[in-house]
Amino acid sequence: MTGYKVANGNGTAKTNGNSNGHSNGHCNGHKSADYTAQENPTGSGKIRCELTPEELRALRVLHEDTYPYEVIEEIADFITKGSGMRPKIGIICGSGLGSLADIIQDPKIFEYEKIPNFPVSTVEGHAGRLVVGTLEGATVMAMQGRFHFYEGYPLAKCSMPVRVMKLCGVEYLFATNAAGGINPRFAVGDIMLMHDHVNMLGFAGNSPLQGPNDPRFGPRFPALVNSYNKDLINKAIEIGKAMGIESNIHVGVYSCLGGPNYETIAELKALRMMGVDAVGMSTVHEVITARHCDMKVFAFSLITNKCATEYSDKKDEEANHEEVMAVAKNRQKACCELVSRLIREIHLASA
Ligand SMILES: O=P(O)(O)O[C@@H]1C[C@H](O)[C@@H](CO)O1
Ligand code: HPA
Repeated sequence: MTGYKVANGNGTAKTNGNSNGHSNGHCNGHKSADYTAQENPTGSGKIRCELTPEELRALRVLHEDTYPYEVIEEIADFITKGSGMRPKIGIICGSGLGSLADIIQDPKIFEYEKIPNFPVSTVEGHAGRLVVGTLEGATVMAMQGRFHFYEGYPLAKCSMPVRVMKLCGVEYLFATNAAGGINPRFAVGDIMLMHDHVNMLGFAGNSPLQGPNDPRFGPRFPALVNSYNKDLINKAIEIGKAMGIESNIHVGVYSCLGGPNYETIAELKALRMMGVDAVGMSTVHEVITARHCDMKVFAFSLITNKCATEYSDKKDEEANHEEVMAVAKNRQKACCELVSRLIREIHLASA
């Protein structure tokens, strides 16, 4: 292999409800009143559902699934003109890792709600802003809030911002996530540099590339071997050493499930048998979209919880989002430093 250690069994190396307008009454994370169901005054006996204009817009954005090249181009123009920049590096902040965007200098901030045709974030720990600016001398754009399949968005929509990044000029995608550690060697707070993935949603017939292919983005049948840039992995390992956290850095395989429920013990055992080291609910479709349009990819998982692979009645072994957020907050400094230093190296190498 290639110089870096791959993890193995002996390893080293405001929730505001659902987004689909269903029963709990919230719509797309907007801070709006619950749906008000009323008897239709016409006396037809049908229930009427009153939505605010904001909720109606959010529903439309949720169900608008096609993003032709020209629409992506319009969004990219809005961002490059609005920021006066053509960023070279795109960052997607994982759950609780929004601080990766807070360290951007001279930030121009775009609320997702104000970007034409952009979805909105509905998950706690995903602020819903695009931040454009500079970091370590490089021009960057960061998504402070990503879109997940379980929010009700189709995969192509979850990863649509990656294509926006591409048309803004981005060459490198940095994707980060919070994940459960399945490899028994991983501890909470460790960082796993992704060197491959198992696309469980793909096994089930879902892909962000489904539907007509626009060759202006990439080929109909993209190859995904070597999706994760080896030079960047090796540089990140070196940076980890320089930071004195080499024992907390691993290289491994991530798998994305649909969520929002966490996994059963049987599922976790199966994933482990398949060679998966960390499990989450994102990133894979973003990476597929980035590789399709030939971006260089660096991705890591912050291990926010250890996944139990044996049956137990202990409540404290169950994954929960509060713990995920708390661990991410605790480790944000190390994650920010790793990302900044790597971006600095990319910038210096290209200067
Ligand atoms: O956006 P990421 O993948 O970092 O978020 C993970 C997966 C779920 O959204 C959430 C579960 O706690 O954290
Ligand atoms: N499973 C899935 N997604 C996650 C986990 C997990 O254990 N932790 C953080 N995101």
